[in-house]
Amino acid sequence: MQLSGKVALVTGAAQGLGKGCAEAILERGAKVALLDTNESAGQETAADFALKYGADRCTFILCDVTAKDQLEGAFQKVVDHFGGLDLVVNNAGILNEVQWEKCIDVNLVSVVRGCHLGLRYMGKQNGGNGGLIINMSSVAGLYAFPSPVYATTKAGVVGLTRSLGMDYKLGRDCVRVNALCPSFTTTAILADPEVPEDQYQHMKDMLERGGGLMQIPDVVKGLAKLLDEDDKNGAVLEVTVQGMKYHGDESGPWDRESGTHQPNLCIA
Ligand SMILES: NC(=O)c1ccc[n+]([C@@H]2O[C@H](COP(=O)([O-])OP(=O)(O)OC[C@H]3O[C@@H](n4cnc5c(N)ncnc54)[C@H](O)[C@@H]3O)[C@@H](O)[C@H]2O)c1
Ligand SMILES: CC[C@@H](O)/C=C/C=C\C[C@@H](O)/C=C/C=C/C=C\[C@@H](O)CCCC(=O)O
Repeated sequence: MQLSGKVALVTGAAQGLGKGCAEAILERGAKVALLDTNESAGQETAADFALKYGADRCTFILCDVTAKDQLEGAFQKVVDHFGGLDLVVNNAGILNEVQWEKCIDVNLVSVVRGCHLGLRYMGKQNGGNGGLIINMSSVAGLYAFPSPVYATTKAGVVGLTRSLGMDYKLGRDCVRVNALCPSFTTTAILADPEVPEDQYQHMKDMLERGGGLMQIPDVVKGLAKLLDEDDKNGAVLEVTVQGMKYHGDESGPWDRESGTHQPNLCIA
C-alpha cells in the first residue's frame, strides 16, 4: 500500500509495538492518529512525532478501545481531523489472566469493533475508498501458550482476520484485512508480567528455546511486509527471531479437491 498522503489510525500507540508501527507509517508519508488510554505517554509520543514529521501529520486521541462510544468517537474524530481513513492498526492489547474478561474485551471485542468501524469508514459499499486493516495477534494465537485466555483472544483475532479477509468481502469493500503474529518482543507488556509465576517461568523457558527476544524494529519489518504485499488478504504473518512466515494457506474442505482459490477481486 502506498502511504504517502494517506490517513492511518493506530490503537495502543502511546508506546511499544503500536508506537513503532505508527512511526513506520509516518516514515512512509501518511498522517497518523494515535489512540491510547495512557494520556501522558500518548501526548509525549505525539509531540515527538510532530517534531520529526510535522505537527499536521500526527494527533493523539485519548481512547479506551473497550468503551464503544469512545472508539466510535475516535474514528469519527480521525475522519473529521484528517479528512479520511485508509489504514487501521488494531494493536492495543493486554495480558491479564485474572481480569480475563477485560483481556477478552481489550484484545478481541475491541478488535472486532475496530474492524467493523474500519469497514464502515473505508468500505466502498459505505462510500469509502477501500483500505487496509492490520490486526495485532501473536504467536500465542497460533500455538499452545501458558496464558490460555490471552491465547484465546489472539487465536480469535486470527479467525476474525481470515474470515473478514475472504475474497468475496474484498470484492464488496475493497478493504484488505491481515494479521501480524509476533513472538516475545521487548516492550512493557513483558517487563510488567500480569501472570502467575508458573506461567511466567514457562514463558521464559519458551523464549529461550525459541531463540530469544525480538526488538520493536523486528516486528515493524513484519508490518512493512504486510503494507508492501498488496495481494495479501486474510493473511496471517508470524514474525519471530527465526524469520517471517505466512500461516493458513491450506485449502478448506470446500476447495481441497479442486485446489482452486478465488482470486482477489479488488486491490485497495
Ligand atoms: N511484546 C510482545 O512480546 C508481544 C508479542 C506479540 C503480540 N503482542 C501484542 O502487541 C500489542 C502491543 O503490545 P506491546 O507489546 O506493545 O505492549 P505495551 O504494553 O507496551 O503497549 C500496549 C499499549 O496498549 C495500550 N492499551 C492497553 N489497553 C488499552 C485500552 N483499553 N485502550 C487503548 N489502549 C490500551 C497501553 O496503554 C499501551 O500503550 C498487544 O496487542 C500485544 O498483545 C506483543
Ligand atoms: C508471544 C507472547 C506475547 O504475545 C505476549 C506476551 C505478553 C506477556 C508475557 C509476560 O507476561 C511474560 C513475559 C515473560 C518474559 C520472559 C523473560 C523476561 O526476562 C523478559 C524481560 C523483558 C524486559 O524486561 O523487557
